[in-house]
Amino acid sequence: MYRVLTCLATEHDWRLVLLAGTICWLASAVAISLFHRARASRGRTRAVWIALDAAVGGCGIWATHFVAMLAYDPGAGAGYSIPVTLLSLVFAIAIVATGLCIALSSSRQWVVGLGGAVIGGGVAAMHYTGMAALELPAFIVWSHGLVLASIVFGSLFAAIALLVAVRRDNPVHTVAATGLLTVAIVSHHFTAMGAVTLIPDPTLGTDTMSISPTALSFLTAVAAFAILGLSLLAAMIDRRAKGELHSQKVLLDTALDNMSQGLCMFDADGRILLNNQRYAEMMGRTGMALQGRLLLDVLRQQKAVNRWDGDPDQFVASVIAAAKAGNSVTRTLTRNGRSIRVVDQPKSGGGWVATFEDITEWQQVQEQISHMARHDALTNLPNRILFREQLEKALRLAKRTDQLAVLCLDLDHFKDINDSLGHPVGDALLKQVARRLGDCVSENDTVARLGGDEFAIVQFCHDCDPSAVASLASHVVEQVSAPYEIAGHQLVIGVSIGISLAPEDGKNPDELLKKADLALYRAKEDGRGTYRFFETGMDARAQARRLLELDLRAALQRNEFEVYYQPIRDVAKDVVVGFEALVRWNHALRGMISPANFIPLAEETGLIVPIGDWVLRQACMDAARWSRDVGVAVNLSPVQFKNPNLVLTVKEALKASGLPPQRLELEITESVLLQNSEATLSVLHELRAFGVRISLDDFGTGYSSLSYLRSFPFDKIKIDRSFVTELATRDDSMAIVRAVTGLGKSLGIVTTAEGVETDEQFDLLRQEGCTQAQGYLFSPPRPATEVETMLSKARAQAVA
Ligand SMILES: Nc1nc2c(ncn2[C@@H]2O[C@H](COP(=O)(O)O[C@H]3[C@@H](O)[C@H](n4cnc5c(=O)[nH]c(N)nc54)O[C@@H]3COP(=O)(O)O)[C@@H](O)[C@H]2O)c(=O)[nH]1
Repeated sequence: MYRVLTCLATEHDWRLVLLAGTICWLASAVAISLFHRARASRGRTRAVWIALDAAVGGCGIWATHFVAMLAYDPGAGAGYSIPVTLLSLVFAIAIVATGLCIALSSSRQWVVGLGGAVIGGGVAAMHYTGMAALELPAFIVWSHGLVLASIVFGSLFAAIALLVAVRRDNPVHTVAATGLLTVAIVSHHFTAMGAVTLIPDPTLGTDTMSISPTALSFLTAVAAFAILGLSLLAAMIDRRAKGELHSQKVLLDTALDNMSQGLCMFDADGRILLNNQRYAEMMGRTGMALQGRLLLDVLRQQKAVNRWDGDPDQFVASVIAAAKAGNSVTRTLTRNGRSIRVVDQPKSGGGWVATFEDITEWQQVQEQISHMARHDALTNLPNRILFREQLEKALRLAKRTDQLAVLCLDLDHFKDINDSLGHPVGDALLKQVARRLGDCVSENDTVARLGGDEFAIVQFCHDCDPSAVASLASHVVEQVSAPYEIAGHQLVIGVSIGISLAPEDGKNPDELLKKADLALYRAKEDGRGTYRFFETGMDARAQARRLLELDLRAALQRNEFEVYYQPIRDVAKDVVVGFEALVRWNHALRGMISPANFIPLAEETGLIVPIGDWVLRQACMDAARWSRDVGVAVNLSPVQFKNPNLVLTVKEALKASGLPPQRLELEITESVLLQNSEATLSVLHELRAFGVRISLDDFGTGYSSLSYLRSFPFDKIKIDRSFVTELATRDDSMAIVRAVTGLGKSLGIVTTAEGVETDEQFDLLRQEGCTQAQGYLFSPPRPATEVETMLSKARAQAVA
């Protein structure tokens, strides 16, 4: 150290030392500033900044060295080898460039430090090459310790200079880094000069390729100008870059201020680097200084005025830790009644970017969608999905002593109301039913609409017996069946209920729903408007029903259907005027199956359409072979009226058989008129206009609305068997038969009494003026082959 200080004090001109130091400071300042620019840019722009930085740094080191050498007085006429002097400049620039590239290749500290150390190495390489260029009548003896110390000083300070520079691009760090780089160069130089001891040797001197100190002064001046020129160039490039940066900043500010999201950028310490107005608004931080402040201080300030209710230290520590660990964090918070989703995204180089999105409306829409997916839109009751979820939940929560009952409900003949009065009335009815069901259950129970006219209830019963379920079911039947007043219509609708119980009937929703469905089917079979609990045999019945359906589908192909005929007699003339065609199923294994057992199933499955068509064609073919004054009556199911080809089917059956339309009579029930009456009436009118006769079957059993008789000119009314059976025993049946026959007479419509089994019934019907009669008294339905026999028997009876 003493040697270095002595060298500096005694062997150097302090004015030139000062000049060298100034040049070194200037070059270092420019180099550090360019280093910052290079760090802030990428690709080609970075390469340009590195090249400029290396040129400035290299020239700076070189000029510092040679001005300092001018300040050094070796005591005899010295010179410098031109090639070696130039080589020292090339070394300086090349090694500085290498060091810069290393330092900028990564943000890791040890890499930056290594880059700085390489630059320090460049200073040494330049210095010792520069010293090698020195030509004196003396030779140099080096102090190896000081040589090593000079290299260590240069590399160490240069490494620290770059580490300080990368910490922050602000004036303080820039000045500190500049100072450190200056120290690196200067300390290296003077320590290295301290290592020199000149031993005079007159045999040594300058050669022709050497440059004098005067010329060197000129060269260093050129180098200094080069530094200034490069600095000027750098300043111009920087200015342009700043201009671009400014327009980019304006663009960025515009984008930030017009974003619907709030945005805030933090450094690794949680200091706010940048934020937009929306962020301040969303987080209630308008009117507060934000940029440059620590989030911790902002939160503490807010907490002090009760505008933040967490623990600021804990919160900020957790966010900083997450960013440090590279974890992206999403959380939702509530501010002024709004839901805000915050995403903290760590950024390279430390810190994080937080985005704030107001998701209040989105959440509401999500809730609405989720509500819609789980509720019925018409009644707002839970739908099948939610019902199942709640049933599953109830089953999970149920304890050993608890009982769950699943009630499946089906409105009786709802379809008729929907078809006859229209969907708006049907919808209003469903809403009222839903309301009544809601009133029937307790808050622990669930009512759901499973679809159409199907509802379900889950009754949760703690420590109770099936009688509680039965009383709920009968209460529901009673409440739902009470009259409704809808759009000026007085409506009455029944409800059938099937019940299954958990755990005895099943432990999962599928099993319980299936069994409640089977019980519902039984309730319908038993006349509707009632409830039934699931019983073990119901499963077998359902299975049998499925088999019957399969058989029914195959029966048409296997030609298992037959048409039987029952004679219809004219009461006054006592002759057979026609036959009613009644289908029979002659099953290969089960024998003759009554239509009462398969027609309802055929109607449910739609198979009645092909079966009914076949009966029609067969009856027309058979009747075409009978005497001309004998007609045939064919039953039409309401389901057949849904087939748009019905009129065509009837016409084709008549055409194919050659039967005149006047000899065909089609029997319909009132339920046909209930469904889409406009379309039905137009079909009936078309058929009647073609010559076919239309009769109203089972009169008196259904709605028996006299308006039906006005809406369509029926050719015949058939008085239901139930009235005829009790004709002799019940006054009211007699009164009904009398009223219907009277009605027929006054309207000019034929009346036919069905199910006549006794002479007494026949006599009473004759007395009342009933036009026709039909029943076992004359003959049960018989195969077509027996029609002739029935006709001749009837003629013989008439003659007798
Ligand atoms: N859509 C269609 N429906 C049809 C067809 N064939 C029959 N049916 C309907 O099936 C129900 C049962 O019919 P069925 O078992 O044939 O019973 C009929 C007669 O056998 C029975 N009847 C006739 N006279 C008497 C009697 O004196 N006593 C007594 N107990 N029963 C008697 O009545 C049934 C005829 O009823 P209706 O049709 O109302 O005139 C039945 O509803 C048939 O309509 C078909 O091809 N298509």
